[in-house]
Amino acid sequence: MPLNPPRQCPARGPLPPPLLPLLCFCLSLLLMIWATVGTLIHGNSIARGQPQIAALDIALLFVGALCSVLIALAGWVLRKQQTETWLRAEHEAQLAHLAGHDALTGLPNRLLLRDRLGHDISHAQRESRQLAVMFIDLDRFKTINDSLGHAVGDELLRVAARRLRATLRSCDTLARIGGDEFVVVVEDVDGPEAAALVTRKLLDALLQPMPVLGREFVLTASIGISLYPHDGLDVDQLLMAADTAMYTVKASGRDGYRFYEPSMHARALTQLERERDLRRALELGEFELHYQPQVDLGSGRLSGLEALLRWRHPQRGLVPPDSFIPLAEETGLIVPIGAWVICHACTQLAAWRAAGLAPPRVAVNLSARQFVRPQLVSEILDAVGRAGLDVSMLELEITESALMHDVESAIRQMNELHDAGLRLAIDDFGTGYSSLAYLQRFPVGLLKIDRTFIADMTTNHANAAIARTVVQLAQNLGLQVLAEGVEERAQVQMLRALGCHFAQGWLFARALEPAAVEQLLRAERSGKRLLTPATAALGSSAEHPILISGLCA
Ligand SMILES: Nc1nc2c(ncn2[C@@H]2O[C@H](COP(=O)(O)O[C@H]3[C@@H](O)[C@H](n4cnc5c(=O)[nH]c(N)nc54)O[C@@H]3COP(=O)(O)O)[C@@H](O)[C@H]2O)c(=O)[nH]1
Repeated sequence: MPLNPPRQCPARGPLPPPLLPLLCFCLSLLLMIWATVGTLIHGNSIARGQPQIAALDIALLFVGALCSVLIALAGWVLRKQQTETWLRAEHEAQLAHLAGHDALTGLPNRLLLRDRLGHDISHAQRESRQLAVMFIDLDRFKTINDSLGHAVGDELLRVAARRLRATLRSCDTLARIGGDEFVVVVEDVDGPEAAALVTRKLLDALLQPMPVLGREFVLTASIGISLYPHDGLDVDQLLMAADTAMYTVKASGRDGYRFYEPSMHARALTQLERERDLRRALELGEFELHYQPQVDLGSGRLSGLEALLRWRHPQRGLVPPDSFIPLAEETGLIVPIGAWVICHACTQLAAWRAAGLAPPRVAVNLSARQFVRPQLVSEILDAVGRAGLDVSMLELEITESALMHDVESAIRQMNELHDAGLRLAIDDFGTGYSSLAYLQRFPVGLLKIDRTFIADMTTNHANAAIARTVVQLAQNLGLQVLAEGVEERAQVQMLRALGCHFAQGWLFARALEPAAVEQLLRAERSGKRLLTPATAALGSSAEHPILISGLCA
């Protein structure tokens, strides 16, 4: 089936057969034959001594030859004109096609979609029928495009377009209206059930593995659906309703579909406002970094600091990252925000050193979208260089799930970072289903056991077993291991018995403001061992670290 089946007969056809020029050619041929025959007759007339007839023959011969040349010339001119007219029409048709179609996939573009949807609405109105508009956004396509390059991204879009097109009837419209955004218009649907059925087929079509340039991909998508006349009466209303519904699917975890509901509109507006707020926060410098201490379980000394982002909102106060990082990821703002985090952590480290303190290594979290950028290594080296630091002062935490998205590319990127001298840690280890074979190939120095396994490890045998296995695994692979979310002394004792190297958690300290870290560093310098009360408020520096001896003997 063609990718974009025409809904009407094509306006142009092949170059018409050259009937008139052919006629001219035949005529001139006949005249030539006549002239040749005339030459023979002329020869005979002279031979028979009939000079008058011979003069007439010569005149006729001359007229015949002249006519044949003129007619052949006319035929040639006619054909030339015909070809030029045809080429012009062909060129105009091509331009008209280009204006209404997407060059990459050959599908109708936004312009043609609007035109067709307008016609479909008029038709549905006349026939008192319903129609469905589906707004499709491929999930995490930008990550694939950024990490694997545009050639892979383009080919993947072409394959996805073919898959979607093959799922639809020829009278349905499939348009590509943006990078990874497609719109489907299904005429004459009987209601939501029928629209849902088509949508599920579209999602299934994308789920089948797609071989692209030597790799295999499985795509998921977020699809919003609006119905005529229920959700809108014109092109704009229907497209906006489907877009809003799609946005809701994205916000609630992607990979699925939703029908438009009027309440979504208000939510979408709120979301837009939050996005604007987030952009403004970056411009106005409303972000700050707090630092959570990491403790060496052997010596009880401070071994590292994890930089954790906070948003000091003018109205909402201190906003924790869980309430804005997902939006930052979705909108791509995580890239400039993440770059700010790296620069700011470096500047802070340099400031502590300039104050005569000896800060330990600082770990920063990298989002999946930051991690796949080819410029990452040079940007980090720039930031470290500008702050006059040694690159080994920085550790990068990457979640296990971000690494598993495309393992081979992840290994390449990790090798580059590692070769540049950066230490790498796998965050939330145990939640991302890494294969052990891969783990061996990751040039990481540290595994961070996810806090869900630590939370009840003293009472839950399964979680205790997981923690024990991860510690042993790390030891066998020559890696260091850190337990996240340590809140109880009993956990510390158990972790130390297992041989876990480091721990981090509210038992020791919450994420501290830089001033509180400074105090901590001064205390460290005097050789004290540190734990803090578990009651400190988020980011509060009001409660200072206190010293508890005996736990980390
Ligand atoms: N891409 C980036 N992600 C970031 C950045 N800064 C933070 N984050 C991620 O946001 C998530 C939530 O972080 P936060 O609210 O700061 O929570 C951290 C700790 O406060 C919390 N924690 C630490 N100890 C305990 C504990 O004992 N109990 C408990 N319930 N929570 C505890 O864990 C979070 C740190 O987790 P992790 O990063 O996995 O080590 C979080 O996913 C951050 O990664 C950023 O700059 N960029």
